[in-house]
Amino acid sequence: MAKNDVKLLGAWPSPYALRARIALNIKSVKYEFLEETFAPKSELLLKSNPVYKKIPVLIHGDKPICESLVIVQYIDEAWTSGPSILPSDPCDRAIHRFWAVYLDETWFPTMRGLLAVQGEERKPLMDQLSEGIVLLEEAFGKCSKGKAFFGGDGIGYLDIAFGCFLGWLRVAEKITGLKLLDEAKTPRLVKWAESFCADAAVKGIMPETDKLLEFAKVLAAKMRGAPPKN
Ligand SMILES: N[C@@H](CCC(=O)N[C@@H](CS)C(=O)NCC(=O)O)C(=O)O
Repeated sequence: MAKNDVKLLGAWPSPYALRARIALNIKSVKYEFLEETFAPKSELLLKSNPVYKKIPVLIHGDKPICESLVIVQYIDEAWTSGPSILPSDPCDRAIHRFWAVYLDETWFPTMRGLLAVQGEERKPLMDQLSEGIVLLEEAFGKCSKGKAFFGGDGIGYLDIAFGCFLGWLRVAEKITGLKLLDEAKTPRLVKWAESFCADAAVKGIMPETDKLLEFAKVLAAKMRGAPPKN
């Protein structure tokens, strides 16, 4: 298999697969997207990610790379001719990585938790998510230094790590009728989200909110062991 043969094993609703797709687009790398259906998990997935058996997996030539944030860093290092994704300054890099870990270990798991509960039980989770967004608004002020993105003039590592969740954030807002990004509390992130979704590397691959909402309803019903409900 040729070294420039690039495949991405992913799934359309996956925010993690979206990270890899955005990074590949930033670097203008052509790749084949292989949709994993998980029913059952494909041989290719089991062989490529035997530890976690999860998507995304980037297959570069015959080498599988697993874990979305590792994949984004790999793409940045393997295709140096395109714009840099990680900041050049070690301290800025550390800050981007810090927030990416916060998003994956704290913020998004809370959002996933929304699907497992109903009604009033969702409010405290939305409050926690909202507090996290306010922290990210402050972080944006420090990282962006007045520019459009966490990464400055262009989409960087933290933009990808956070921006991949925007579809799911909209779904959470629709499900609960509560706002997470709003002009009053998070004006800079409202603008950032618009710029992010309009960027050439993102436009066209961000899942539609309504389609994601239907998917979320089925997933939520499965998590609660009940038939899907509006
Ligand atoms: N930490 C992983 C998370 C990947 C992940 O959770 N992938 C989900 C789809 S969004 C998956 O493959 N789930 C299948 C499973 O859990 O068996 C990453 O960043 O790549």
